[in-house]
Amino acid sequence: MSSGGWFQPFISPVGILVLALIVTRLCWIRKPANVAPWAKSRHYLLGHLLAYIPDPVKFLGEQRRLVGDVIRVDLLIMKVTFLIGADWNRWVLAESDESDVSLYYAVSFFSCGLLARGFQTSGWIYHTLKSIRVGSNGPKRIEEITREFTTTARERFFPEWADQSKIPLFASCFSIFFDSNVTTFFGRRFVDAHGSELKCIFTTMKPALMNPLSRMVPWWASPSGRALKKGSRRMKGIIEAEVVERLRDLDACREGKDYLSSLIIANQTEGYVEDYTEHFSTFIIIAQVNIDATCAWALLHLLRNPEHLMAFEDEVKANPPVDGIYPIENMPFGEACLRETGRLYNNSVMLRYAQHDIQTPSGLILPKGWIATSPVTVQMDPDLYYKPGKWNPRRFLPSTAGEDLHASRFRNYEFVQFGAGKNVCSGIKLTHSLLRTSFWPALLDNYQLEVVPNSIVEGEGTDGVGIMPNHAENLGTAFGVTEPYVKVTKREVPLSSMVHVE
Ligand code: HEM
Repeated sequence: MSSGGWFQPFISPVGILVLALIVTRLCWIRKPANVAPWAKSRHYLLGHLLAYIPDPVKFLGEQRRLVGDVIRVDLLIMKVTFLIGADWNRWVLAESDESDVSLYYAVSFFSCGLLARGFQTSGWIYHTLKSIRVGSNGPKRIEEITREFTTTARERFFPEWADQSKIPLFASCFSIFFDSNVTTFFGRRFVDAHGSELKCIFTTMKPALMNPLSRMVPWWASPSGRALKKGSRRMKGIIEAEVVERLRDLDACREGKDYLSSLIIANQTEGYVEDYTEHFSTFIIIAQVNIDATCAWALLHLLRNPEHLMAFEDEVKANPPVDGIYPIENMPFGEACLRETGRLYNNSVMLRYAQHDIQTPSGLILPKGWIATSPVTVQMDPDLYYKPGKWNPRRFLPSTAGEDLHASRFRNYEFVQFGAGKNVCSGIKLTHSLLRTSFWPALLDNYQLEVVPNSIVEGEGTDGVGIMPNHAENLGTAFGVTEPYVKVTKREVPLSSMVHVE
């Protein structure tokens, strides 16, 4: 007969860990009355992780009904206070102060301090955000970037895609926008020399950034932490070498059109080498993590929905391109497709860090730590959007009475595809230009696309599009859990060259 007491099972490393978990959980449960409430869960030890990870939007929508608009969610190593609703979007994105509810601290902490340090250097963040707006977002620069993108897409990417029996949709959109972003930042010569390596680095860093292990233990103690460290070091090495070389040849920078050249000419100082390097290694990631998946989801929904595809094609037929660029001021349907895709996919979570306990205007206490809004959960609210689970771009077309749903939704923080307030996206105009004046119409005008049937699962995903979004690896906008494949066939006659019969 065993002589051990009731505590015997706890005298082992695993037992001690379980005991520690139970004790910490008991401490969380005892909360003062006005602290934000926890989400409901049946998994005592695993918190809300199992329900949250596969579909955060569904989980948060359900918890909102059960608990209310403010919900604390226990993701084991991250306890996050979610603030759900249009008014909370406004408070977090526009009204709260960076010193209380910080985006830059959140980004830096989330990336284990390996990225976004440039955003924390005093004064540099405001300097760089202004640079981004001037250097890659002014109207003239956007036009130049779009022209270069259009040429590369038409002469290289599209024909390559048509040469293959089928292409992976998300990976292909990733490749073309990565090429475009890196060309925008550093020019074509740099992309030809380093583009492939940077692409591989980025592809290994993305899941490593999302892996919770990277933050649970020091970077050297987990494979994902080591992958992050190795990737960011190599990425910064490549960028730093380029910065140093450019600083040695200011005349070439004056001739150059890319963003690095313009930044160097505007500042002309060697003291910024480290700042430039930090800035670009962060910017490459920020510029990439939404546009490629947005592009792919919209295409997939169009291809799966003949009625909307026909409306898109009709708009292209009626608006032939001028020098390869489509006149988007006459193309509201394309705009509505961008918005509707954003409503369903962009920003399931926007993260911040509360630097101390915060008392909200209603007296509720938000404990120090992670805070998040979930714009997609708000954008799936049936009180705001009719049949919210349907991908229906028409909801964003101006009504016959001229009412613009998007404008009023944006004003009221009910639709924040590109964020809002002080950290609103710096790439809005560029995104509209690349996707709407160039990529989507140029591809569908000149090529016929078909989804390869066995690469999707009938009925799965949002509005039965055939693929679930992969929220577990969702940095920015999620890719699919698997790749949908598409067959690309060149049209004999572009849509926009067909005689338009009224
Ligand atoms: C579909 C495409 C895109 C979407 C949906 C999108 C969305 C967003 C959102 C929601 C934010 C705010 C994040 C937050 O407040 O937590 C943001 C910030 C930002 N975006 Fe985008 N973005 C897109 C494309 C781009 C592109 C192409 C660029 C590059 C030019 C870019 C550059 C930035 C920058 C620099 C910020 C940080 C602004 C700041 O901190 O003040 N974005 N984006």
